Amino acid sequence: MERYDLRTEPSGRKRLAVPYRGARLLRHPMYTKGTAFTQEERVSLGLEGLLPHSVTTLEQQSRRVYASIQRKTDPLEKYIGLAALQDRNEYLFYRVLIDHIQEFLPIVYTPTVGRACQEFSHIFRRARGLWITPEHRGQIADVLKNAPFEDIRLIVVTDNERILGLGDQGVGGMGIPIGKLALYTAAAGIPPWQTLPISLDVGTDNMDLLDDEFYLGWRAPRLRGPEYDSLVEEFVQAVKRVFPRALLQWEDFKKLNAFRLLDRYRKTLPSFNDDIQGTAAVGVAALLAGSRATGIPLRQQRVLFFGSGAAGIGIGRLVRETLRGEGLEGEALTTATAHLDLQGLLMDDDPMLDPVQRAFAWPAELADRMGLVPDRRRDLEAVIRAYQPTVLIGVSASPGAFTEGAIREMARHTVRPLVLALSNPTSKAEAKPEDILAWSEGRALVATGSPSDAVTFEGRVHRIGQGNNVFIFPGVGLGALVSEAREVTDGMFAAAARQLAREVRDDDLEAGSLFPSTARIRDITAHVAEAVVREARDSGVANRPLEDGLIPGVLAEAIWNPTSYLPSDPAPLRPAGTEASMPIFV
Ligand SMILES: NC(=O)c1ccc[n+]([C@@H]2O[C@H](COP(=O)([O-])OP(=O)(O)OC[C@H]3O[C@@H](n4cnc5c(N)ncnc54)[C@H](O)[C@@H]3O)[C@@H](O)[C@H]2O)c1
Ligand SMILES: O=C(O)C[C@H](O)C(=O)O
Ligand SMILES: [Mn+2]
Repeated sequence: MERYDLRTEPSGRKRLAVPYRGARLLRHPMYTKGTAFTQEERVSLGLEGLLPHSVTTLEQQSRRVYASIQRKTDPLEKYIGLAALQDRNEYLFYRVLIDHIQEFLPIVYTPTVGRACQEFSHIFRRARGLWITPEHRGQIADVLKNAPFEDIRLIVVTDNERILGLGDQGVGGMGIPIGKLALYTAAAGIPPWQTLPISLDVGTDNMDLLDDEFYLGWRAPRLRGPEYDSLVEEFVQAVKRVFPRALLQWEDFKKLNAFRLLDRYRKTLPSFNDDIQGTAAVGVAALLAGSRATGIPLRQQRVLFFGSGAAGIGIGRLVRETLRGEGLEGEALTTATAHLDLQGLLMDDDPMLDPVQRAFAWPAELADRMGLVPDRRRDLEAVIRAYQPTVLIGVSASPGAFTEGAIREMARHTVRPLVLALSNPTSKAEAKPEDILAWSEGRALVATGSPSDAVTFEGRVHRIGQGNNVFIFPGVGLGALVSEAREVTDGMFAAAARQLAREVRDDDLEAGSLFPSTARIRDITAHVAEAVVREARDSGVANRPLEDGLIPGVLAEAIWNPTSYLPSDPAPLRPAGTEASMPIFV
């Protein structure tokens, strides 16, 4: 009780952690307890008469809300119900989300969040986070200062151009940073008042949105070129100035901007691109766990990528680094991965190659020698027949791309093919798990980016793992924050990948799943964070290097857990927990 009300400032002054009273307090999503305010609190905080008489516990509130969400049948209605709860009472929202993480993951995250982004301007109720438009040029720092909390440690920012596999969603893309940050809190225990979702609303080229009378965004074609770059530059500098301790996550930028901004800013401030680097760790974890299931050593795996964008090239880079670490080099390293995009197999005589794709293009002579002559290199089935991959990774947002012929060809030359249809949301997946299992006679180890139900094939139940960066970014972010990392390195993602692979148990693999259950996300995230803290220390980027023995305790202290309305003990990640604009000193 006392801790909820009073906090001691570093100066020694007492500061009221609840900066409001009465109706204002009751309505404030971060400070309200709703019907859980005790009779004493109701008296002392000016709440008398504002609530029905009975006092409930957080646990009772959680059960009541869960039942009301359960009553809704449409997933989008559940999303709206949970978003409204988040806007009403954040403690309760996180309690419900954590208590039912596996059930609500497909609601606050892929696939339903995709629909919420598409419908954003139609289902809009209350604004969350910050929107920055080109009209804010010159004053972005002031806009950042309007954030509802002062000590922001974690920002997820998007420019909305590649929202999942759904393309340019304009202002609606904000659903993604909001969803990612909800998972940061639910999985990694980052206190919600330290997080900030941001939309760089630079317009949209989605004509349907521009023509929609309800569209809420900056109604203009996308800003591009030097004007875009200078706006992003001002944004990054403003973040550094206003939130000097913040970690920045770039999310759902389109391919070339994704790589450019990552490279340009990764040493300017602690930052990473989730679609490139987070996804990479997911892919490598699948390979490591898959090797255990198939018995094929890592260095003998051949990985075929369908789609060579942010995710495909991101995974390719970390796979290549991992294989280099296994001693592969030269042509063996080149041919360990093969990359397809719209033009077919990436080859070095192709003038159309993106700069980032070039590193993975095979010499044309090699492709010829491998039987991938130009007219066959665009046909997935023919490529599989010639290349004989052990792993097929779909990151193309091209539904149906994994055809029956392609999967049968996979299963013809390898006993247990790994087939990862990672594109989100479900409607964009390269194939359906039940088809992959049927076409591979039940032998494939299947993963999908969005959650999939288990598949029964010839009497055997196959669990489908969710190959999603949700297993990575919360732990990387928490680890980077706790170790006060100056930079988020590729080594930290490699460490996260190895840890995630360790979290895949033998019984997961026996059930056909390349990933652990999302029900374990909180534990897994803590372990991933531990590995990241160690790696940050060992690679010399940690401002707060921690000895092994100390790490679990420091992490446990940092993790916010809404088990009751009492804020957890002061921890390295904790701010004052109060709003800058409204301090009340007593
Ligand atoms: N599961 C995860 O954790 C995860 C993480 C990141 C991205 N993704 C998903 O992966 C998909 C791609 O994301 P991205 O960031 O790489 O996008 P991107 O736009 O950067 O890359 C997609 C690439 O696929 C290529 N492509 C499209 N259709 C193709 C086809 N028919 N044949 C061959 N290539 C084709 C495009 O040309 C492009 O290069 C999205 O659906 C996204 O939701 C999943
Ligand atoms: O958002 C997700 O579910 C994963 C990934 O970041 C994506 O863009 O698809
Ligand atoms: Mn993403």
